[in-house]
Amino acid sequence: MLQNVDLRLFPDADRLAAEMVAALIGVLARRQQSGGTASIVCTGGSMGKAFAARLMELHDRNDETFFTVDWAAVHYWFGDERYVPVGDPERNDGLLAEFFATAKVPAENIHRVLGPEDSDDVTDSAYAYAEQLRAAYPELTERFASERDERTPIFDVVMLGVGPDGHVASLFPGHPAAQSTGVTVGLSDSPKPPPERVSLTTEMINSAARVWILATGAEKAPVLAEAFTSEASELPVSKVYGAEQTMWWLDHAAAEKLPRGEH
Ligand SMILES: O=C(O)[C@H](O)[C@@H](O)[C@H](O)[C@H](O)COP(=O)(O)O
Repeated sequence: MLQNVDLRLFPDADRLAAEMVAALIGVLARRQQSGGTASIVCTGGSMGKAFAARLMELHDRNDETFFTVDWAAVHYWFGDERYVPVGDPERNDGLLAEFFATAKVPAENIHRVLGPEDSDDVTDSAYAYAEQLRAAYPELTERFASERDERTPIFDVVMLGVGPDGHVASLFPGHPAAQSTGVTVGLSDSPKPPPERVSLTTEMINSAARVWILATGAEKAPVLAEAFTSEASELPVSKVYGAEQTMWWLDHAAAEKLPRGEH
């Protein structure tokens, strides 16, 4: 059984995205009000899309709470990226393109993974992303040698979608990348297309203050139940947690196989 996971359940993806963004706004606003630099890790997939859509909706309707965050001052990282050129519709960072332009986020706050046009290969791109992270967080160089409890969290929130096989970011069950240590990993044989990808490692994800797992749909229910109930689970989704909070945001369909009492 996964320990210390907070579970939030919603009737559908729209409701889930709305509540998740409301919670994110609270975290980021508090961080900025206390004089800190807010940083988040964004996901691809359907939840990345729902996240971007909700941000645009709040912006367009002039939502009061939305403007409690200085979105242009937030730093945006990506849990994984497909190794295709920037601007390709397959890219995860493209999901937020409209939002970045609307919120006037400066390019230096959008921490993109280099595409093939700017790197030799996927390994080179993964290395460059790790360098970008180390430049932003010099403590990363020492970090993985120290005790977890002594560490200051790196990201405020990491958002992660989940695949029906239990993958998060581009860490797939049984794939060596899922066991990778250090900051980032490059893959050239991802089971989910496109095959070339760059991902944060489990260890890097787990350096966040909060890890938020986002999943909707019945096809995710079996792996979520396995991750939630089995101590022996090797699924990547069961290996990620935040230093301060691990929150699973699910719709009822994704939660339908969790033990009774949880939903
Ligand atoms: O590059 C990607 O595709 C993702 O970052 C990936 O990890 C995604 O979040 C999951 O596969 C869930 O995707 P869905 O929500 O679309 O099922």
